[in-house]
Amino acid sequence: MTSSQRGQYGCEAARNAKWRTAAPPAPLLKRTGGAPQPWPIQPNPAGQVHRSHIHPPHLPLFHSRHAEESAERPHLVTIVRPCSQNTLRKVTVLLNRRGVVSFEQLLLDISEALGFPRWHRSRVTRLYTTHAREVKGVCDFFRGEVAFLALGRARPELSGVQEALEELFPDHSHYRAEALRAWEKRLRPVPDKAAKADSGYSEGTDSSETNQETQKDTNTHVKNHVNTHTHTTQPPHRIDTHQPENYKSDAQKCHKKSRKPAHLPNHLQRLRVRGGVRERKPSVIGPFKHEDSLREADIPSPTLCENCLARRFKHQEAERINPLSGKAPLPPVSRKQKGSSYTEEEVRKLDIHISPPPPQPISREEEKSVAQLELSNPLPDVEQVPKDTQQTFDLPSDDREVTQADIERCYEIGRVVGDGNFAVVRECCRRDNGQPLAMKVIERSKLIGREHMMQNELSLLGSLCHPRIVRLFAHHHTQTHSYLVMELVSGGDLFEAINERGKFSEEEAGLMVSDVSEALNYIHCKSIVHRDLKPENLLIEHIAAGICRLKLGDFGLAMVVTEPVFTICGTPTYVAPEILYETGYGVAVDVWALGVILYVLLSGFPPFRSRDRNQEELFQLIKQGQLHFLSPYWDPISEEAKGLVRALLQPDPTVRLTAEQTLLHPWVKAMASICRQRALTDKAQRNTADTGAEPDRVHRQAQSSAAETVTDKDKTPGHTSREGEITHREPSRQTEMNTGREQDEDEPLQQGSKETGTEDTPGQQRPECTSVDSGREIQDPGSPASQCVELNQLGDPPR
Ligand SMILES: Nc1ncnc2c1ncn2[C@@H]1O[C@H](COP(=O)(O)OP(=O)(O)OP(=O)(O)O)[C@@H](O)[C@H]1O
Repeated sequence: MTSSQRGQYGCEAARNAKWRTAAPPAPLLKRTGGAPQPWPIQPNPAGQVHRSHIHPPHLPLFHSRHAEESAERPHLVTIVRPCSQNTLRKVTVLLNRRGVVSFEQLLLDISEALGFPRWHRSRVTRLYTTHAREVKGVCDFFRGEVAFLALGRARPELSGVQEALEELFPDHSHYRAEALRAWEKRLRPVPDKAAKADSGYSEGTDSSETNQETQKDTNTHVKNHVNTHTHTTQPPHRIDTHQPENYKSDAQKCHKKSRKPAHLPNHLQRLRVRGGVRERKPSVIGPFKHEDSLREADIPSPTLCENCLARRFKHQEAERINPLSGKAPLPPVSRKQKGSSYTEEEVRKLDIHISPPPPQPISREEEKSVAQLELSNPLPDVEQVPKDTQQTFDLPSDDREVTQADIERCYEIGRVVGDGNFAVVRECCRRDNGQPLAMKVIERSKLIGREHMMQNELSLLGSLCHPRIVRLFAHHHTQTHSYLVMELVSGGDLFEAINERGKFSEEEAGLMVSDVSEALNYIHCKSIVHRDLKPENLLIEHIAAGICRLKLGDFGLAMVVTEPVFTICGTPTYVAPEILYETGYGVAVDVWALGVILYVLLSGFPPFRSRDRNQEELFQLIKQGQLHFLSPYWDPISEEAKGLVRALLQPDPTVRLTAEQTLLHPWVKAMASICRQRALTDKAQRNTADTGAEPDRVHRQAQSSAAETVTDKDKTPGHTSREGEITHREPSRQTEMNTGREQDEDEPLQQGSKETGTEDTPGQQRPECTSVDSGREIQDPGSPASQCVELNQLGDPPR
């Protein structure tokens, strides 16, 4: 599963809620301005206007009943999103209860208002009151609170929460301390319930605590309603001195007892204001500093580009907790050490079975396709599923429950390698043989009513066995969690890679297209449509220097298609026009998505993009299917590559290339060959280094064997491309490769004729790049150079 609008595992309507065309826009949730706003201006009792801070939620501007009953009456709510590196985003929104369609929609709207679009990994998925009580629904949200903390899937840092509270209540230290204590409780790991850590950060406060807190909040609300007008102008600890004792908060009672100022935990002290300067962790990455400095100046921060965000996440320390035992962090996943306490025999005794996989029957069609694939794309040393993953668990035919202890006895669970809406994926290894694996941990409570979707994924993915598709080896279920044991693909996902790199060379993109086509061809032969092909679902294996291969994962939306499907689902940027037209679709929708991915890989931004991230506008653009190769970004890209993009993004699915045709497309083959040559050269060089053989000879051998392979490949019969022009054109790169000439990575690619769309600006220069790591960010031609630009529907691409 993936980032944007990860909405699998739902009933037919809900599961397809990755995005929902049916959902009306949310006109009544308005951002008060284009960017996160400063605090609302409110008059103080003396009639002066000053920049007020948020009143603690137990001093509601609107009583809960009032808020619920006065649906028409909009009111302001401030929401703060603690981000990594102790930065914040905040927004004040005008809300009308009646305008909120659903809680899910509300979360998405808030997320977008905060600058995290709905498809974004860091989008808002949970809302909390300032006292760490999770907001569970629309009514809950409209109980009169005026400030909330918005969180994503990642577990928040307490320091981040503290920062948020400081932003909200700078003058109310006691109130802050009280709120912080509630957060401490919530975020505190509970060892015996450690499995919950997999799915988030709600384990610290048990339900009784939450209930008590809710009760306490409610009491406070009821009470404070009486004195609202008084309370709004005074700090909470002073107000409460006028309240009956039984309404006093814990912190205030504490304060009265000890007569000492509220105490912050030691590890938070460093974030407190000292000598007027707030201590901050230094920003690891240069370009992010602008956000901090803007914040210091109290200027609403601009939306960070996705590249920035992704890098920021990347630089966060890898989490190393054992979700099942809550024990000390595990070492990196490694093969079993001598003397390991669990043997295969011991593991066998458990309810979890270990045995070689049953032989997979291969149909004729598959045989043919596999033969073709082998002919067309035999990269050395990179095709094979590693030997030690070939021995797999039996997939149980029933859903027998195991215990967490069983899971722990069988697997050593390591760091998080990815997460989605419903799952956290961790490295793990089998204790009996040390085999490294990935374990997708799904909180079952999140699947209530959507269980059949997981079953669907299990049965489909479990039946597939292809080197370009992530293998599912086993699945286990405890009372609370499901564990999918999969092949570990260690290079991250393509989404992250695009964030890092911006865009890719034609060779790299060609190899990736080849890989995805292989996977698609394989599943399409089985009449399986993936329906959620996008960079987040393509996992990367690094094969040789500069060469990475992809594996397709996340079959949450996949289905067997025997007749036209009408269900609207997918992810907006990658959705095919026939899905939107609701005329019935089939496997060709995956090929369209591949076309979008290829476009993104080559240019760094998606082919169809709405200026204001307006979904309706995006869908209109997709339906119109007008493809533009925006200059100057596309100028260096070869005509062959553009031709393939056109053939994949063919609005008519009957004319669109198939996965098989894509695989056999000359440009794809040529690019894959170049990568093959590189891999061989790389291997030869490594061999040379190992054996001390004559470098030139080894290199020549590698090149000639690559050239032979290409010549053979080009004779591959059965290429029935629908785009004749492409089929018969000899890619110039291939000629280069056959002459044995090394293509320098940085060398400009073959100059194709310039095809500009209406929005092209003649003579436009590539904007200055912001260089960080590999540092190739394209600046928005229309925006000031200082502003970050988000790419590939990861933000604001070039218009
Ligand atoms: N086998 C694997 N090896 C390594 N990393 C993986 C593996 N499977 C998934 N991941 C990482 O975990 C992330 C989340 O996985 P996945 O998309 O399956 O979760 P999900 O909860 O199903 O997502 P969604 O929100 O789409 O429902 C992926 O984007 C990827 O980065």
